Amino acid sequence: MTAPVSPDATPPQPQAWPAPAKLNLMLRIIGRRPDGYHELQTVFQFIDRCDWLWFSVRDDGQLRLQEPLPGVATEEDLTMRAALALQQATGCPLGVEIRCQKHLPMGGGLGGGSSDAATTLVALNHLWKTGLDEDALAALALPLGADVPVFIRGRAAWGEGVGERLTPVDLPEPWYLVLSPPCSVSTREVFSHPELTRDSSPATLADFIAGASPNDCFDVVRRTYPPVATALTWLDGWGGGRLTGTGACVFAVFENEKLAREAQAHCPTSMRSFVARGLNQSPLLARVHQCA
Ligand SMILES: C[C@](O)(CO)[C@H](O)COP(=O)(O)OP(=O)(O)OC[C@H]1O[C@@H](n2ccc(N)nc2=O)[C@H](O)[C@@H]1O
Ligand SMILES: Nc1ncnc2c1ncn2[C@@H]1O[C@H](COP(=O)(O)OP(=O)(O)OP(=O)(O)O)[C@@H](O)[C@H]1O
Repeated sequence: MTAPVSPDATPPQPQAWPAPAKLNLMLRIIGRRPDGYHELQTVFQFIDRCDWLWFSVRDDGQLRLQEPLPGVATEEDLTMRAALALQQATGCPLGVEIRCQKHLPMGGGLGGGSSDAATTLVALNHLWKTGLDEDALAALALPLGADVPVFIRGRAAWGEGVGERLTPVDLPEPWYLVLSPPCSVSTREVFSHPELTRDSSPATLADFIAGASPNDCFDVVRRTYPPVATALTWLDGWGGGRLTGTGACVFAVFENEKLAREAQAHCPTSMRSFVARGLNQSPLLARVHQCA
């Protein structure tokens, strides 16, 4: 299934590289590893809402970031960490100046930082001609964050392990109304919450397809973050809201764009929202194919 390109997936300039958001359409936590990371089962789908990145190769090997993000030290920015990881893994003598235009809320559960990192790895592997294949890029991606590999692979997926064991899936590509409550959720805090459900019984992709779409972070996040609770209560009037990842963003599913936009028109003005199309193939893959 291929969705038509919507305005949000259209590059602001031809040289721009997309870093799309993901939604976790379900999320079960089935255990905890000795290193503290949680064993998950999740379904990832991309949406056509993107950050946009520009890369300008430098001959002097330096890594630079234009316009650092508020509250994120340059060396901690996931684009910088991704560029350094690729440089160190390949011994590439080239550097880069990166510009990142953020559209995805930080701490929103949309995987924005992870997607920025993946786009940096994929784009620089092309621009620096470092020649890593997809598996090698995914291996470099995982230490940057559990969500980074799915953005490298670029296909909607059933995810297991910490989210790195990925099986591509072909899902319906509905429209989503995504609400972005005015708060940022720390993934680490949610995963360390004493009341988090950590012992769900393993499910199957068939369970999800049959309609089971729980998120084991839902109760803890709704209780801990009142703006998320407000957004979920509002979505109750529109068929019910779901949490992506550890939040803060919540979403509802619609058959078509018109219905999603109708619901959005009723959304309280205090709540930021956007309408997006589900995508089984990341716009990053299309961008890579353009270069081939
Ligand atoms: C919640 C999800 O977004 C679902 O897709 C991801 O599992 C989170 O992925 P992410 O933000 O890339 O996570 P990371 O940057 O690797 O980890 C942030 C923090 O979340 C916790 N963490 C993350 C993933 C995981 N499977 N178990 C965890 O316990 C760890 O305490 C870690 O310190
Ligand atoms: N390029 C970046 N964009 C966004 N956040 C970044 C970036 N680099 C580092 N970060 C840090 O990562 C944190 C998480 O950002 P992100 O937007 O990916 O959250 P998220 O959508 O909740 O992620 P996830 O769903 O993967 O948990 C931010 O609060 C910020 O401190």
